[in-house]
Amino acid sequence: MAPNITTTKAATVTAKAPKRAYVTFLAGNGDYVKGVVGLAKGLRKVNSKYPLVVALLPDVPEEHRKILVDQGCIIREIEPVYPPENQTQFAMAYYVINYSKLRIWEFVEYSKMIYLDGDIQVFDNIDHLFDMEDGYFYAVMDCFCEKTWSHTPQYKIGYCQQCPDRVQWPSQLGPKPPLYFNAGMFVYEPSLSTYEDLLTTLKVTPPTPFAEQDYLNMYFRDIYRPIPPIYNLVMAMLWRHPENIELDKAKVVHYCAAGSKPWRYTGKEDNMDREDIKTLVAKWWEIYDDESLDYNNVVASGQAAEADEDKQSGLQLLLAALSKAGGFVHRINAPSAA
Ligand SMILES: O=c1ccn([C@@H]2O[C@H](COP(=O)(O)OP(=O)(O)O)[C@@H](O)[C@H]2O)c(=O)[nH]1
Ligand SMILES: OC[C@H]1O[C@H](O[C@@H]2[C@@H](O)[C@H](O)[C@@H](O)[C@H](O)[C@@H]2O)[C@H](O)[C@@H](O)[C@H]1O
Ligand SMILES: [Mn+2]
Repeated sequence: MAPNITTTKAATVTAKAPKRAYVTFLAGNGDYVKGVVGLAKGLRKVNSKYPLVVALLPDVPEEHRKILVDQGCIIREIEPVYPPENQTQFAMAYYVINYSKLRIWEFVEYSKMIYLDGDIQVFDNIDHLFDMEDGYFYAVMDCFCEKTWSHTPQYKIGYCQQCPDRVQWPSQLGPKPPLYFNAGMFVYEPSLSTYEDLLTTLKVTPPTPFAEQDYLNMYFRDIYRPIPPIYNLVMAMLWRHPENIELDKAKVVHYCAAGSKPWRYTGKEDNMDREDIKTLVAKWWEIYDDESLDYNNVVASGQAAEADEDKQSGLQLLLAALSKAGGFVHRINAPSAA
């Protein structure tokens, strides 16, 4: 008895392409919105394929939200996340709101996201970072040499992971600190289980001076993979570890040093009168002020180009049809020979 073989049409399952996006965080009604506008325009200038999602707290005013939507951003309101009550001194008092960044793990409509602080600018396309191996947390190593680290043992003995041989880590202080990343830029995979666990674990984790940055370093320690400093040039590296960076190769610049936020730059704080800082601030303003990078102008010029293309192709079609009708075009153009 021949086996009853039924052939079924192979179901053509079109796997949905995994969605990817850049994401940033915005809180308050202050001037960080300028940072996010600059970031949106910078990503557009380098032709990023992916949109920019803005996770914003309820205190971001309607007017700022409209500015961001008009710049092509996808805005997502999030609830604040606060660490457990504690008397800790944050390196900067406002860091307490930065725990709210943890909400971006809930954006599971995206398979992979690149988080960028609002005080970051992207000067070269970094879309290729989305293709790095899944299952890891990618970020650039931070530097411990600024005063903001004066509360730590590594600062006190002059140890920095950027130059581990300059001052050896003394064994009496126990094991060397694990590699530590700057949380102003990272590549991660949203996941509800990770999101729930992040929030649950936070409830029993005493806050520390670098707030969510410390927390993320502790939480992702086993899957953290360092990526080169060209993907997050932490400003202090310019004067603390110039040997570790090549400024002209920096694809991402992080205006995190005190006084370096371009939209409030005065040049008065320590190191802010450096020529390289002035150049980086000017580069940021060049993008921010470039109206051709405004979303509405880009769309309009794209539509104009499309319309132009349509007009051209419409004309070509008409001419082709007419010429097929037997030189009619010729007769139109040339007075009758007869
Ligand atoms: O008033 C604020 C403070 C911070 N942020 C957001 O939180 C991020 C982290 O803060 P910041 O960059 O000032 O920290 P730094 O990198 O300078 O330590 C910022 O980039 C913004 O995206 C904000 O939107 N409003
Ligand atoms: O809430 C803590 C913040 O900690 C980090 O900023 C610091 C850190 O980089 C220090 O190493 C520098 O010395 C300092 O200037 C800088 O502000 C992140 O950039 C920011 O996104 C956020 O996580
Ligand atoms: Mn920052």
